[in-house]
Amino acid sequence: MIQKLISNIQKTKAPIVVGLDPMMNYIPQQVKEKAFQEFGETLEGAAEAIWQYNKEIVDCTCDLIPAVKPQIAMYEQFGIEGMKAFKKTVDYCKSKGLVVIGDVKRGDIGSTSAAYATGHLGKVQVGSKTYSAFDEDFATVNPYLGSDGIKPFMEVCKEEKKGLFILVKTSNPSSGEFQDQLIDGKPLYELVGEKVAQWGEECMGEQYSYIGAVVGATYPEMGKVLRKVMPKSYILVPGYGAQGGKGADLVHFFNEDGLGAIVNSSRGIIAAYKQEKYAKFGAEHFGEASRAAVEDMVADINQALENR
Ligand SMILES: O=C(O)c1cc(=O)[nH]c(=O)n1[C@@H]1O[C@H](COP(=O)(O)O)[C@@H](O)[C@H]1O
Repeated sequence: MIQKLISNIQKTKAPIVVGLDPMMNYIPQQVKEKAFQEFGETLEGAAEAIWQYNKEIVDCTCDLIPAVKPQIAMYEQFGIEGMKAFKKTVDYCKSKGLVVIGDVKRGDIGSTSAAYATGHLGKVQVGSKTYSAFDEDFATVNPYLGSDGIKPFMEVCKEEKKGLFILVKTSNPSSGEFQDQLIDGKPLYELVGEKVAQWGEECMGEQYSYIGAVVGATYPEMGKVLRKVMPKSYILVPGYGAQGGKGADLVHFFNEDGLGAIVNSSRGIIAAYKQEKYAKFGAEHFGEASRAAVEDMVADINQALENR
């Protein structure tokens, strides 16, 4: 899958991911009204609104982008119906040729991690049959439990040719509370980065490993250090746009080959129609506003890369 991600990035010339984080207050009124007319103001109605909203955004942007990142929390809050909308979104994006990064942030003791890995990336056995339950291409994983929480994910990735993005330095304001703590003079995020590089060596694709890392766009100096600590790992960089990250901050997340990083924006793309810059599209044409926001994001990042 890392090869498909790289080839999609090269084809689109767009090292970006559209984050499908469909919060209810981003979904235009007309989409919600239609869904509620059909299913009422129910969990089913909410799930239908999410699905229709995602579908329009994917239809309007899929030729410009290599990958999407549905954030499972936004679906899970609507229970089983929300999870059905998550799965429908995963399948639809894959049918459009997009790489799907399931933002599920899992990680537990070994046996539990194995079940998470099976559910999201692998195949589950039911009697004599096997099923791919959620079937994303990549998953985000939390390394706090250590190697035995990560290894089951790696095993499934090796079997299924899938991949991981392991949290190394997150974009949020309090990420330093634990992640920046010094251990023998080194910050914890750097030790985790070294571990990701080691795990990555075991899981090499052609140029890059299929074990990647998450490093927030909001910490560009740390990104520069971590790029060197994990030279063969792809870095998923969230925090562009709504959290303040800009193209110029991100150049050091990339390797000299122009590869090695993929920048996520969720609200900045899917709720673009609410920004003044894209207001001319109106809520009716929210998908076209998202398309314009994708074009601007790609231009911003590529320009920064050309000028470095
Ligand atoms: O793993 C992630 O994707 C992630 C890690 C991180 O450090 N920071 C971060 O914002 N994210 C996710 O990236 C998305 C960011 O959304 P926006 O701020 O709307 O672009 C959300 O789905 C977050 O859960």
